[in-house]
Amino acid sequence: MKAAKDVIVFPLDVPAPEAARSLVSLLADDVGMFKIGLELFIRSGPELVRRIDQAGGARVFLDLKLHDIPTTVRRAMAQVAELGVYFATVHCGDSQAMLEAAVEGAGGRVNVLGVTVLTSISPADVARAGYRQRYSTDLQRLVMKKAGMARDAGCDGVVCSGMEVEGIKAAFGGGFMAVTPGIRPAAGGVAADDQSRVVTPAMAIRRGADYLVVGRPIRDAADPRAAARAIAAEIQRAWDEQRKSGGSKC
Ligand SMILES: O=c1ccn([C@@H]2O[C@H](COP(=O)(O)O)[C@@H](O)[C@H]2O)c(=O)[nH]1
Repeated sequence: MKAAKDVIVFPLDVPAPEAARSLVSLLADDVGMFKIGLELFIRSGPELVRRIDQAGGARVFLDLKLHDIPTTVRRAMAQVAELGVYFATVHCGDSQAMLEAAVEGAGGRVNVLGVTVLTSISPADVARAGYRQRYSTDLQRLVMKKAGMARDAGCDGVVCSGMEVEGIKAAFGGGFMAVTPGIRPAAGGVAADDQSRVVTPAMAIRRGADYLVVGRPIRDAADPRAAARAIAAEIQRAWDEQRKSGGSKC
């Protein structure tokens, strides 16, 4: 059976490989997956991805959010797949062909997630970017549209905020994974930082999220292990409530 810590994805959002490796040692027993993003990948490259993958039991998520013409994305995703990571990301963007190319490049060797609308983006941002008014007043619709593109292209799931998970699961089924950043625990006055569409760990679980990406609330806590354990306890309580009410998936 899945443990609550297994659904916590911790982003190694630090520039130096030494700092990344010490976070991996510190948190290996308390999270299920380590996410490597642009900052660390640009500094340390594929070699660090391989080392972290071999460091402990936790899986690796390579979050490069590819976005380019289809051929470039297909070839880049084929290289990502060589690294043996569990998840990789591509922006849903505006091109179905680009998403299909990402899936083709992955060739079933890595789970491809389409990034719908970044969790830092607010309805005002969408309006400013020139999207139709119906999307800026109802961001969920835009996320659903992008999630539909990802599903049609053959992606394994999407990255979205916890606010949109329920709709995605209802429309595309429980097997289509929803990975949710923008997680902020209610307790302890944790800042939203640059995140806009924020939910608590319990809310994300209740709405059906498969994985919760939690960075700064763990990394910047006085005791990161204790912070990760508190989040795992909150996830477990949400699962227990679901089980009691007969709605459990785990
Ligand atoms: O829509 C998205 C997609 C990816 N991210 C990434 O998740 C983490 C969130 O970190 P926090 O410190 O918990 O805010 C970060 O690595 C982002 O690049 C996202 O936030 N939103």
